[in-house]
Amino acid sequence: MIKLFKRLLNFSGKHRKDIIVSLITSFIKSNFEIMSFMAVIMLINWLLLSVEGKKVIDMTDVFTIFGVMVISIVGKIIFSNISNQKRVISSFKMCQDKRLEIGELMKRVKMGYFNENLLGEITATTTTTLGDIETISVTIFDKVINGLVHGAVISIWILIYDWHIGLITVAGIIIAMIVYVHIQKKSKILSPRRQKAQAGLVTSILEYIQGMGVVKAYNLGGNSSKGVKDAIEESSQANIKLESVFSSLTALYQLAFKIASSIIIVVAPYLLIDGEITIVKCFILLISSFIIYEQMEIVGSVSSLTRVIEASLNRIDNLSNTPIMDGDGKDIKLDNYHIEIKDVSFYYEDMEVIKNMNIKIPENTTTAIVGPSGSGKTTICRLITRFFDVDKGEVTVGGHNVKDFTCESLLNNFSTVFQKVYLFEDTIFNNIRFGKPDATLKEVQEAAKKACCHSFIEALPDGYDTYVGEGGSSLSGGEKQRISIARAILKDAPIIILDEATASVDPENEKNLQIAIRELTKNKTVIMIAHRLSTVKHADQILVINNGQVEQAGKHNELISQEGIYKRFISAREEAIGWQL
Ligand SMILES: Nc1ncnc2c1ncn2[C@@H]1O[C@H](COP(=O)(O)OP(=O)(O)OP(=O)(O)O)[C@@H](O)[C@H]1O
Repeated sequence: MIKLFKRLLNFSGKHRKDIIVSLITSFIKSNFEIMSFMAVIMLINWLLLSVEGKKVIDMTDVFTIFGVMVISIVGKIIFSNISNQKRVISSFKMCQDKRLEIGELMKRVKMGYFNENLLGEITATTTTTLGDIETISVTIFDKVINGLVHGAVISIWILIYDWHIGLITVAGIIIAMIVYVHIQKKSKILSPRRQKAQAGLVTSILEYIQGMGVVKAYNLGGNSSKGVKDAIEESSQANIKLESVFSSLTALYQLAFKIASSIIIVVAPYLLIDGEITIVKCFILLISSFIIYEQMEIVGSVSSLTRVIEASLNRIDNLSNTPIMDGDGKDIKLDNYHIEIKDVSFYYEDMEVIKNMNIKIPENTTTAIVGPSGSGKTTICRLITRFFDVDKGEVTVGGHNVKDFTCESLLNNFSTVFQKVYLFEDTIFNNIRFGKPDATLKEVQEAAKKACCHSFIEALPDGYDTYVGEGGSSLSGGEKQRISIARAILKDAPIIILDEATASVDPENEKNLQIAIRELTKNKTVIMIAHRLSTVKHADQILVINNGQVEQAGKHNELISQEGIYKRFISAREEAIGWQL
């Protein structure tokens, strides 16, 4: 428990102080609560003494009791308020910091990680798992620490007050503690299962929604939802198992206290009859028997949740400890933009996709990469931008190995326009400004004009403030593509990568796109996965990739005059199926 508390404090980072203040003020609040209990006992004591004729209750006594009650209530309200505020602020702030930290981390892990680890796992950890920490962690520790401290204090007090009853109280606590340890052990097994089931549920629902288009097109309603149904079933089973085990164990835990309280109710009058205790003591002990375990009973009812916190922290640690690519990276400023791929081999898992490849891309030139589908064209671009690390050889940009850069300082040199454009669920203005976060409206509009999208944006009801749906679903393919080019123009990076940027666009959009691309690539080092003869023809060098190797390299005129794959392709391109030209 102490170890777990330390972990939570470490997790809370700079909000640790607020958590400690919240717990201390909550403890003070409970002591104010006990004060009113003490005042009632004091009153009963005086009443009994007055019945026996040993004390006369006067106004001073009444005001004393009243004063104690008022202090108790005011103190409780003040400290409860401070504690709640500190708890809420620290819980939400620490989880907010963690989410941002994980977001930053994800930018620096290798892309392969997102293949190996399901998207749902990351989503569940940053939403539900961190949500658990946010809502229950500090409250649980508050209740457990308060309950245990009160249990110890009250046991000592009763032992001093009357050792017979003290022993019964302690025996009740010991039995309950044995059950408590058992609850903790069970929880250690069941909590991770529940969280795993939750992550599985998020994964299947995400997959189901993302694949909805295919489901509808092929009318696969029944089959496709099987995965979701299984995940819902597993999640519900995991929750039912957890709850059923804990409700019976918690009942057992509380039973120990109830039995101990009942024994006190029997033993106190017996001691009175035996002359061992006075009637005042007997009354006080009878009243105490109903409230001494109150705080400790709460400890039991929330104890299973401490393991939920532990399992949540483990999950978050797993995600936070994902190895980053650029731990030793430096902030490198380049004085040239030559790119070189030297003796590079690369595998996706066991499949060798790039085989001992050598490429030189001089700065301020245009390189077109062509080749059959699956030959490795996109992978070459991914290795240059270090989305993945090579398995053999090295990739250099401006004479520096890409592994020597921080991810940020490397990617500052690149603007990539993907075939599949992703726009964020935000305004068009912010989507373009993503390329340069401090850009003004004027700069954004200039970039949009160059990318041939200014006029269609202006025609939208809210112009640049128009919201686009997640992934840009409310715009056509060509419109999204031009917005992404405006974004790249605004970034103004020295190296441009165009990954089949105009592959899926109609002729009307094609013309505008070509103008936009011409603007984007002016005076830049350009690498394009090309699919149009018109663009390939003018490239400074064409690399023909086949089966992970450079089969031919040169200008269009050179390659067309050689016997080889390029010439064969050009002459037969009408029939060529699967070629990206
Ligand atoms: N993330 C990945 N994990 C595993 N295999 C992959 C991954 N990405 C690509 N591949 C495989 O690597 C090979 C090369 O893929 P790549 O995308 O580089 O080819 P490409 O020439 O760009 O193809 P296309 O023209 O169809 O886009 C293919 O066989 C592909 O199936």
